[in-house]
Amino acid sequence: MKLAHLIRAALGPDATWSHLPLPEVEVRRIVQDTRELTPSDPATEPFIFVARRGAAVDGHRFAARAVAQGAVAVVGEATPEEQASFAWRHAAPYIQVPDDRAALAQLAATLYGHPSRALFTVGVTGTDGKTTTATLLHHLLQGDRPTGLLSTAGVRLGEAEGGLFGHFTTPEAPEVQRTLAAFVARGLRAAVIESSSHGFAQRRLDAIDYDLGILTNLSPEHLDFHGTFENYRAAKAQLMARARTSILNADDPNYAYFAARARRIITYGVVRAATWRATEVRELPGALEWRLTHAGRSYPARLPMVGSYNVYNALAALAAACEAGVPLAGALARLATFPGVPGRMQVVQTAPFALVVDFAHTPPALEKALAALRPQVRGKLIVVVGAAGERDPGKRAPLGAAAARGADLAVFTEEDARSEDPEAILAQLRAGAQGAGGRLGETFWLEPDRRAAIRRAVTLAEAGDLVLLAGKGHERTLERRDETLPWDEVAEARRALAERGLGP
Ligand SMILES: CC(=O)N[C@H]1[C@@H](OP(=O)(O)OP(=O)(O)OC[C@H]2O[C@@H](n3ccc(=O)[nH]c3=O)[C@H](O)[C@@H]2O)O[C@H](CO)[C@@H](O)[C@@H]1O[C@H](C)C(=O)N[C@@H](C)C(=O)N[C@H](CCC(=O)O)C(=O)O
Ligand SMILES: Nc1ncnc2c1ncn2[C@@H]1O[C@H](COP(=O)(O)OP(=O)(O)OP(=O)(O)O)[C@@H](O)[C@H]1O
Repeated sequence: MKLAHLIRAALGPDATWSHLPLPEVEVRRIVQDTRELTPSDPATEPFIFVARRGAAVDGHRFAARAVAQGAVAVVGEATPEEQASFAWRHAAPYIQVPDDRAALAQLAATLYGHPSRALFTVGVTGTDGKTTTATLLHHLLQGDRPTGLLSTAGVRLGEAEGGLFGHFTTPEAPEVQRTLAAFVARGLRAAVIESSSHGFAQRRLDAIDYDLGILTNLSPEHLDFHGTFENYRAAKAQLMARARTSILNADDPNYAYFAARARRIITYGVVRAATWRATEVRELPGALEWRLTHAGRSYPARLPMVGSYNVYNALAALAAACEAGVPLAGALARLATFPGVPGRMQVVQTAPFALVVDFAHTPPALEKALAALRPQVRGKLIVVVGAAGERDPGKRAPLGAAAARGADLAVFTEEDARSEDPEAILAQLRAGAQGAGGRLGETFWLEPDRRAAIRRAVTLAEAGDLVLLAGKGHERTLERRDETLPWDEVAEARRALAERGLGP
């Protein structure tokens, strides 16, 4: 799209630009991070650089580099006085906007032709269960029409794998829009987008036209970023305000808040009356079964997953699939063939002791994961868990407490400490565990090296025990202060098992 046309169509009269005329050039890309530029960019992909004022740094610091690498225009909030100090101001036009994040999303959506409008688009938000619900829904829709998935556990283009966006749930707007455009280009007809509270608060999800919005549940999380629970809840409620129909968990304590903001409501639940309701839930080895009540009729339902909370995820996915036009009988049949979510309750070994990899990294999720596994354990339940650096320090002690309460033995370890001191994070986990009755050296241990922690847990395990490796799930890197290691939790588990002479 031509630069002048893109700027006018995306930013409208709110944007003003410097004295330089806009060059007659075809824009191919919107960039907000110079770290993604490669030397070949200027030749192949003329781009707009959006210089965002972030929490850590002002993106204008990188504008000169962007211009040197071929940015055909720079967009940002700088005033004309500030612009006068830009050394590169004669090399590229500067477009001033009132909100850099809003501009970023609008430019990306316009450049890629508003792909969400061409897709049946479903957003999934909530504290826990987003990835599971989104992946379940993708599986149900995919049985009916080719469907894309954008989730923490990866992108899927129909049945094909489309890679991971690092540790992000919702990447920045250009990546979101580019992914949706790839769905359209590939002939997909629906999109399931895991939509995080950061994504809403930082406007990464602006310019997405949601047909349906699903809320899984809500408990305090990411308060370091949002400041208060109210802000966190309000960020998620943007989905309800925007989606044509909202699919809400009637059993969630915050149901009324979200219902008040929704445009049209469909409910699901187990305890309270709901449009999609599960009763007679039975937890079997490796599966859940229940009676589904919907529109005055009752149906048997089966999901090959453990953890009774997954009934909620399945109800939300069923409700959304049927709202999208999938016949209920077909959706129920498909539910029974769900292959699972990578790194979510993934069973690596069953005997002589079991080993499971799961992504649970919040206190409620860890509590529920341990409670879900407990009925399957004849001996001891052993957990390996850590807490990330630069994220949510308030959840560390509760995580330690949840491990001490829910498991018999715990090994606390690193989990992406980033710039923080791993020992200091371990001290917070330890304090939480001790507060919940845990005893250092008897019921829990501190092992800063994750690989060693996994080995220790595997060494502790005896026949009939179950080892849960929590927190890393599907992730492919382990972030330390000075290095980012490639990581594969399942492979690490297999290696530790092999050292004990177990496994294939
Ligand atoms: C709090 C948060 O989400 N921060 C994200 C945000 O940071 P920021 O706005 O403060 O930006 P900044 O780092 O100050 O940089 C300012 C600008 O300069 C640019 N820059 C910066 C350095 C450089 O060399 N060149 C450059 O161009 C940046 O791209 C940015 O445009 O924009 C950055 C650039 O895209 C992100 O890397 C950063 O993600 C942080 C590191 C992050 O990990 N966020 C996580 C917590 C997150 O978003 N998580 C949610 C929820 C996950 C869940 O559901 O649990 C998610 O959706 O993934
Ligand atoms: N409905 C639910 N209620 C409570 N806990 C859940 C629910 N669904 C999943 N969990 C737990 O939370 C963990 C994470 O699940 P999932 O990845 O689906 O959530 P998420 O919201 O996508 O998390 P994230 O955004 O951090 O990826 C699971 O491994 C499980 O232990």
